[in-house]
Amino acid sequence: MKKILVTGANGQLGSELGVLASKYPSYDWIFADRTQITLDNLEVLKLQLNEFQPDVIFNCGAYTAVDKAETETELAFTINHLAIELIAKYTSEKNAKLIHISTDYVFDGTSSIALDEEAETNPINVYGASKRAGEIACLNKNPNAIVIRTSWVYSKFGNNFVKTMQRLMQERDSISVVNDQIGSPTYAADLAQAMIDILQSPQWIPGIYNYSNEGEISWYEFALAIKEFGRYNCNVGGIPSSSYPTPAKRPEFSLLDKKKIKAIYNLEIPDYKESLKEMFV
Ligand SMILES: NC(=O)C1=CN([C@@H]2O[C@H](COP(=O)(O)OP(=O)(O)OC[C@H]3O[C@@H](n4cnc5c(N)ncnc54)[C@H](OP(=O)(O)O)[C@@H]3O)[C@@H](O)[C@H]2O)C=CC1
Ligand SMILES: Cc1cn([C@H]2C[C@H](O)[C@@H](COP(=O)(O)OP(=O)(O)O[C@H]3O[C@@H](C)C(=O)[C@@H](O)[C@H]3O)O2)c(=O)[nH]c1=O
Repeated sequence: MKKILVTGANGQLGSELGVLASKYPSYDWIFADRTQITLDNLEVLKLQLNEFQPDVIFNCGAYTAVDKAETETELAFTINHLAIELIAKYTSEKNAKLIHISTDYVFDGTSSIALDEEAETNPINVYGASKRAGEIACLNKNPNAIVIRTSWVYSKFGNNFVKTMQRLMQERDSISVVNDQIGSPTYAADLAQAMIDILQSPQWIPGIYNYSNEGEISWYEFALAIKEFGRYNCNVGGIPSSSYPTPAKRPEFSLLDKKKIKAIYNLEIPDYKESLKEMFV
């Protein structure tokens, strides 16, 4: 029985994999929280990997606090760069499969067309820089790894924009949301399924892949869709990013081009509204 180790098991993506795991009993699933796989202590991490001896690693653990990363730079880089470097080295030596997850925040946002896997990266915040360093280290140490770049992830589990909007729209009469950052949301359950589909596919072609739901929207339009499905009375206004200052800059445009993953792994990707509905059932 193949042993799949899921790091960051209590995060959004890790939790969605936990939901799907029961449908795939032919795998021995190990869901590791931060005490079982510790990404900020490389010595401990090495020992933990050797204990689990996985055949496959889904690396869902990450430092994801975009604004806090601006001041917790070292911690963000340890988790998002050095830990994945070690995991990639381990999987390469043991001939284990590795799917690592990266982000649209590796881009600077200056493109106006959907970004494919070859598009030039140029992170504009610490989180994005740490994730880009992680991508490079991952594929350097394990050229057989798969790296999936995704964007604007949400789920019923963990913290995310959808849940923040649901809360704010219940608490307040009006909210303002930036309308000049464009991308596409990703329902973590869809991404979790895509990871399993890739693992089960007859082919394993290493490298970078993009995955998000279909659609091209701003955070403001995303908030409007959340308002529509939640039937909230809150007034939602669109504002420029300059009116919503944050410690970390976000890219103005980070829409991912999904042609490669659809063609190679034959994936059907749901439209963002279709998946967003799942948050309201
Ligand atoms: N969230 C998003 O919008 C996006 C995420 N991504 C990427 O997708 C992947 C999955 O993200 P998502 O599920 O949303 O992230 P979450 O923040 O929901 O989960 C991250 C997980 O990592 C764990 N973790 C954090 N620090 C450590 C540590 N020091 N040691 C061990 N585990 C740790 C957390 O543990 P604990 O639960 O204990 O805190 C948590 O379970 C990540 O690689 C992320 O960079 C990409 C694009 C968008
Ligand atoms: C809560 C709120 C946010 N915003 C803005 C801030 C920001 O520009 C945008 C998104 O807000 P958040 O801070 O929730 O999202 P953010 O943490 O930037 O989300 C990112 O997380 C990392 C982990 C990723 O990898 C990215 O793909 C992306 O999903 O919405 C408003 O305009 N109004 C609001 O009331």
